[in-house]
Amino acid sequence: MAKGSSDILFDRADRRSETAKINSERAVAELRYGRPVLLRFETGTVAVLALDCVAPDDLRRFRGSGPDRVSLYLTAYRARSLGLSTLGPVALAIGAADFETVSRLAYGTKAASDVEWRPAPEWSCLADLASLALLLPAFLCRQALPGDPAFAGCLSLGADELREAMAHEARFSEIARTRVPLRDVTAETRFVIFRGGLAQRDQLAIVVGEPDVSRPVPVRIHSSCITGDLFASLKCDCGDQLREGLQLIAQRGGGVLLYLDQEGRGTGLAAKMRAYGLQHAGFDTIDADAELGFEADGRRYGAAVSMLRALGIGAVELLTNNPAKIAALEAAGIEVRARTAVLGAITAENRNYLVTKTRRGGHLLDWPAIAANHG
Ligand SMILES: Nc1nc2c(ncn2[C@@H]2O[C@H](COP(=O)(O)OP(=O)(O)OP(=O)(O)O)[C@@H](O)[C@H]2O)c(=O)[nH]1
Ligand SMILES: [Zn+2]
Repeated sequence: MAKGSSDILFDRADRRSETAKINSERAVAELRYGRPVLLRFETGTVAVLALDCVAPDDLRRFRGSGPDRVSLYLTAYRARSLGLSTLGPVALAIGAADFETVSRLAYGTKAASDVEWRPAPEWSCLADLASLALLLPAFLCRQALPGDPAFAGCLSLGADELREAMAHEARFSEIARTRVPLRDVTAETRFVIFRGGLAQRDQLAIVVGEPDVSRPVPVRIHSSCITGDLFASLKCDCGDQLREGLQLIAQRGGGVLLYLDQEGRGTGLAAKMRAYGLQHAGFDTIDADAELGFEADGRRYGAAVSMLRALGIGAVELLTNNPAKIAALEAAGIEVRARTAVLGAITAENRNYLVTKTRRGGHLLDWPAIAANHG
């Protein structure tokens, strides 16, 4: 049969942003399997490995015959928690250090800050990749030459491609809608599932009653918290806020609760549990995250905006204590006409968490109202 353009069933050449997304997702998968990814910058190519996903043997292979070529790259947040004066990310030539030493330098609470850290380039794509992959943002890096045989089978991703993928990440469309009766909500509730974004995670909107979209719609944007929402953990106020949020929406005659797949303020369940470990050792919720390399709150709300738009909602009464959520919606053109506090409950175990959110996170917690609400 003659070869012609009609033979091509999947021509992606003209779908740049889709290709960028697919490549970015492939890079996430490679990193999670402990394999190197070749990151292309304007200044050259760097092979990177996510430390969170590698074993001692992977480090040995990555070093190859040139132990001096491998550096450990850490974020500015980790650098600051190490007490380094630099405000940017840092790197360290790891030489022949063993895997345990490298891990301790990356995450340890008593990691030596007297080793020779140097300022590193602002490769924000590394923090972005870690965030998409739900991995701790610590990377092993090694310069790679074009066609380097050591990395012949590795995926190559342009930093610009990842940037483009992130810019287009928040396009969600409805894929399923069905009634799910809830024990504590008398109004009819429908679960609407949206698909899109990077890493293709499905997101949930719970539509309560028949919201009137010609007026500001009561909306709660709730980040998932398996420990609090599902198991009633005493360490946070999430479960109470989830249930109160739904009830408030029902009392107002209808609205929407967006249940975002953003465990641990977007860092993922594994990182959140490691942060809890650090909290048991005395760190507060923000410092524990910084110790692992995370900023105070890196959540993105593009998915929420996209879902609200798809539901025909342009103005909301937002049920939250978190000003960042208000700012994110307004920046995206969704009007926040009013804010209503969601009180939750104070427990001996979550008091420090709530104090830190108020003092350091800028949350608008109404302490007397919470105390009055829950006795
Ligand atoms: N990293 C980290 N995440 C936590 C911790 N405690 C709770 N979380 C997460 O924090 C998020 C809380 O989300 P939300 O319920 O939306 O709360 P919020 O940002 O305080 O905003 P509002 O409740 O709307 O005022 C969830 O993703 C939890 O899993 C913690 O100590 N560390
Ligand atoms: Zn919680």
